[in-house]
Amino acid sequence: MGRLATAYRQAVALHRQALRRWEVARRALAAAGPAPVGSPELVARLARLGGELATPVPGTARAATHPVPVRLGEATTVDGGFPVLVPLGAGAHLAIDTDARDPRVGELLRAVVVRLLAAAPAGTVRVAGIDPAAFGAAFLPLRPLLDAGVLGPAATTVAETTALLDAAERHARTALAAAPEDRELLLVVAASAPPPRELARLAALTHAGPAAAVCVLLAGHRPAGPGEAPPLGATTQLRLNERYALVGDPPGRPFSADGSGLAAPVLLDGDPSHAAVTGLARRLGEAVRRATTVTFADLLPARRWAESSATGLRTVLGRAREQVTVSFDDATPHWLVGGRTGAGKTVFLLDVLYGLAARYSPAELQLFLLDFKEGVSFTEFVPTERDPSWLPHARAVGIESDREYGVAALRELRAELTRRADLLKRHGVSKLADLPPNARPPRIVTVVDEFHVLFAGNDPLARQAVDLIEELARKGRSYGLHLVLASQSTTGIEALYGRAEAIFGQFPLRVALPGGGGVLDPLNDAAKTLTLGTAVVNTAGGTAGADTEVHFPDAHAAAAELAALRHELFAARPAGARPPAVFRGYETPRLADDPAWAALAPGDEPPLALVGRTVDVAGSPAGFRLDASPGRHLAVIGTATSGVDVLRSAALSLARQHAPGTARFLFAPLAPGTTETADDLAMTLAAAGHPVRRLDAGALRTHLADLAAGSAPGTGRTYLVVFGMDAAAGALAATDPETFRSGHDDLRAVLRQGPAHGVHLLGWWRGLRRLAEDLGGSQNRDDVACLVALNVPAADLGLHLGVHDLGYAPRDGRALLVDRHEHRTALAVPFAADGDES
Ligand SMILES: Nc1ncnc2c1ncn2[C@@H]1O[C@H](COP(=O)(O)OP(=O)(O)OP(=O)(O)O)[C@@H](O)[C@H]1O
Repeated sequence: MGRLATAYRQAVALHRQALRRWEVARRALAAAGPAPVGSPELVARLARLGGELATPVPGTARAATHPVPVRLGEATTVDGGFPVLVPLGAGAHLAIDTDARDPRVGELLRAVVVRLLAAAPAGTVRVAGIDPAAFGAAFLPLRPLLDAGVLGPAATTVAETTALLDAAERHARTALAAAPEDRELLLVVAASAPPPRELARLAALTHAGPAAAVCVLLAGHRPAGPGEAPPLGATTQLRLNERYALVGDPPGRPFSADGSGLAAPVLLDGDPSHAAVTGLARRLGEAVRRATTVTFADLLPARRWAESSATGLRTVLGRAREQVTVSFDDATPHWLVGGRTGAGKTVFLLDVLYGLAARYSPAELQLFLLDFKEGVSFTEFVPTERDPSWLPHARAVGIESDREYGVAALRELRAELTRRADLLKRHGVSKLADLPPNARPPRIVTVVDEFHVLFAGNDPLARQAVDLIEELARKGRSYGLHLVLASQSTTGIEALYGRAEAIFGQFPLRVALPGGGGVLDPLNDAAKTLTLGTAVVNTAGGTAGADTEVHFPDAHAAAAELAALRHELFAARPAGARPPAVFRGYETPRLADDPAWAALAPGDEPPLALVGRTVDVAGSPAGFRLDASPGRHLAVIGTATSGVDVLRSAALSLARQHAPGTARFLFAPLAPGTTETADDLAMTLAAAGHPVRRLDAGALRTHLADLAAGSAPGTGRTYLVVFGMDAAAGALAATDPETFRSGHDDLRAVLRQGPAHGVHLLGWWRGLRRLAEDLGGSQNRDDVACLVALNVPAADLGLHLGVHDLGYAPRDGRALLVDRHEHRTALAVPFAADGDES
């Protein structure tokens, strides 16, 4: 910074010097009066002065803040010639009455462009060309500057010209809001006049003043009569005749006393040499590359985990002219990120996450990472077979998450909010930053990638998500909970039940990647021209004028560096650090691999029928406790054949909680294709020492009658496992000619009284209606209190349960668990069969 400030001060001093010389020259010319300059001494003096002025020290003139003298050509008098200079740069413009189809004009424009670029420090002038008349031909000799990135492609159509003017106006707004030393000059060169509307916009730029940091060179402008062309501000006018140019009075520094301009005809300068153009392009190109190339290493701090998160979190994102830092603090507690698919959203998030993780220890920062798209955005932060390390800051990671998982994670965060509110109250403070350091919990950054998925669908889940996000966004600032919502689509932002304003008003930091202008204000089109690897960072809720265009590095290209950093942070993790809770939406869990299965042991009371993992942050066991209350039975419902696996997991897990001989299992494989599973199960359990029996429909009927009569043999439990209860309907409907009881009567008796005697039914019904019939109507629905709904429409299930707004979308690999006694509903991932449990 010190060197920069010194360089800047030197540049300013040189500039002032140049201005003083300029003033001397101007006075000398003015003193010469309107008549051709007569005195040979004066000509000599002017020539000397002009010579000095025409060669300002290259790379020092701050044309972005003040006009600088630029040579146009040589004035001719009877006594000789002298160089003619006019002020050009911020707020000082040039107009020529002829367009660049006259070769002299093209040559002059190119000469001026090259001189201004050469005079100013590298990287402080950008050039934009307009040439509708000759399709950009005027700019062809400047091609090396295009390649160097200082000259944009020429606008030749109305649409291109409009886009260019949009960008120029945006540039002017940004410059007006920026500090003078941060301004860049935009040199707009029209080699021929655009159509009237665009011409008027161009003319307006000449009235914007030096702080807008725009300089217009406009050829083909004929201010002949009123209404012909819009009047220009602060412009030196040139008129061409057969041989010479007549130079009007430069703004603020007239040649003449009466407005007639320079009283000597001027021979305009010709094209700059090709060598001069290529040399300049090389120098500027290198400077542009130096200024904008940013590597992953640039984002990292010199020392790991050296920063405190007391007042906020900061990280380097990339660079504009200087390094760009972004924060989670009181001013920008939450971020909204937009970008079309492939725009670098994942890369941007990785840059931020690694930057933060390198600066703050896990005691200062924790991460919740939720991804709702098909992809692997956050996989590198969790242990895998190939790389068992993890990012020690990561607490919960959801990959290809279900919406239910998202809502569960947001609930977890809300619980954290409540805990922190209590903590703050106990310490009598209102902000995390005011807590004593030893009591201060880490800040939590929650990244939700493709967050619009959470809000998709006008359903209870979407409403819960909106409520939670709103609450977290509103209160998170004081409690150190920060949100980053990223999306490729702004439609999610609109579908917020009219609360978008209330919610996104809490997200002052907006990051627009290419195609992500939707996160900015509708009047802010700063993201329109972004290219891959750049983003607009706006700290004022997307309002125009608060934009910084940032270059950020491609984290994907630095995979080895990322892995090295991750391993370094992993190695430094605190003792006892636990890996993050991971939810992988695409994964099918297996009973034999599950920690909950491993933890089951004989004697567990009441025994747990384990069927899968709940879709929540901890991946907690999904199942039902089968105690002695009436109705503690399990119904699996739906035609999906995974119903067989659910029963199997339930039976296996129950068996694991009984010592041999304390539970018997009766298997009735009634649905087609279930015999093999039932036989396998029977063999497995028999091998473990449990009494087992195979039943057909008739035997089931008889056993139900026995069980209803309370004649269960001995002590211990009886589990009646029926694969296809609906297939027993015929057998159950028949009435016993002696007792006049039907199988249904016995079934219902067992459902009510069985649990008290240790008898539980685990049944798979392929349809909800059959279950209702077996129960004797939905008024008896509590007789089977534990349900696992597979592919059952939510509306039918809601009707059966008498629950409004169930919010369940049946899909493969998911089941809704309902415990009517505990008033519990949860989405679960059922275990898949793997045959390893024995
Ligand atoms: N700063 C950058 N510089 C150069 N290339 C980049 C940069 N950022 C991203 N890219 C490249 O762009 C491509 C897309 O990036 P990324 O995967 O981050 O996009 P995305 O927006 O997450 O896409 P999607 O939403 O489809 O997953 C990658 O090939 C990546 O290497």
